[in-house]
Amino acid sequence: MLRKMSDVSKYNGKMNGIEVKTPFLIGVAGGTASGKSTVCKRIMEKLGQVDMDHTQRQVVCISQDSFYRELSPIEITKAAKGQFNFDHPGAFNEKLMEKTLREILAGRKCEIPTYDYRNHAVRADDVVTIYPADVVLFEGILVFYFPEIRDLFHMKLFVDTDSDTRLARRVTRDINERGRDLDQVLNQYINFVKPAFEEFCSPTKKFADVIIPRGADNTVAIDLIVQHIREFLNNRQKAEANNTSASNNVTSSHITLTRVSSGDGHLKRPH
Ligand SMILES: Nc1ncnc2c1ncn2[C@@H]1O[C@H](COP(=O)(O)OP(=O)(O)O)[C@@H](O)[C@H]1O
Ligand SMILES: Nc1ccn([C@@H]2O[C@H](COP(=O)(O)O)[C@@H](O)[C@H]2O)c(=O)n1
Repeated sequence: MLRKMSDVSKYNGKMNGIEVKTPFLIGVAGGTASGKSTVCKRIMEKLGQVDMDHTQRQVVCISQDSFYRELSPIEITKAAKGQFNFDHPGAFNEKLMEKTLREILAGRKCEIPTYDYRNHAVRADDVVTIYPADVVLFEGILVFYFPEIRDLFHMKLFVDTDSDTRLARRVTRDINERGRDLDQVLNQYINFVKPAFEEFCSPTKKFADVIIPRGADNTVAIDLIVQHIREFLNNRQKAEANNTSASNNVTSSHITLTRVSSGDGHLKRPH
């Protein structure tokens, strides 16, 4: 559901007497190599959120791939031969994914695992800290598949890129970045990736608020989404300024309350 941007009060609340702001949670789904990460990167760039200390960021991006579940020894052997289905919903740790998103929505700092594609392994010892932010992008092939998770999003985007283009990009990426060979990539694609896309991912397009044809090439769609996010951030900033002047109290124990524009359209936190 796309919520009205002017009603930022929906995203604020109190927990243990502390003012907590719910982030605007955006789900970004789409087939493999459709450009989900690239679209998120463009959104972050346009909002001036890339070269920024992670504790100061207003917008953060999380990948569903961090929530692949640990494999049994037999499954690891299968995965090494390209015979494990990483595109099936059962490949993910759904409970951890939901728990993490709920923590994020509650305005809490949380830690997420990193994922090692070369060894098909969750790196529980190498976690990334996600600090409270105003906007959180959560991208992955099946982010709209699980109803409990799908219902958490305030806005849902589906990156819709032609399947030939996706396969071509996937071959190059998996060979160059994920330690695969051509036969393995093509076998995995034909046996698992393509059928699972048709069965589990593509049907979730109907849940999207915005479909982005051609992914990151679609600058018009990306600009509209960025404009929508800016409106949310500006309304929140205004609401905070009103509260601040009413209570004459500018302190917060978790995130800075007031933000200013840097003048170039990018938002930054005040010192
Ligand atoms: N619009 C584009 N033009 C050319 N290459 C692209 C474009 N979008 C993505 N790519 C490349 O395709 C590959 C997959 O893109 P990525 O954004 O990681 O997709 P996803 O997150 O959906 O798997 C990456 O190597 C990326 O650099
Ligand atoms: N060990 C793994 C884990 C995942 N995959 C593939 O990654 C794809 C999802 O990531 P995208 O960035 O492409 O959205 C998915 O299609 C899995 O097949 C893998 O190959 N190995």
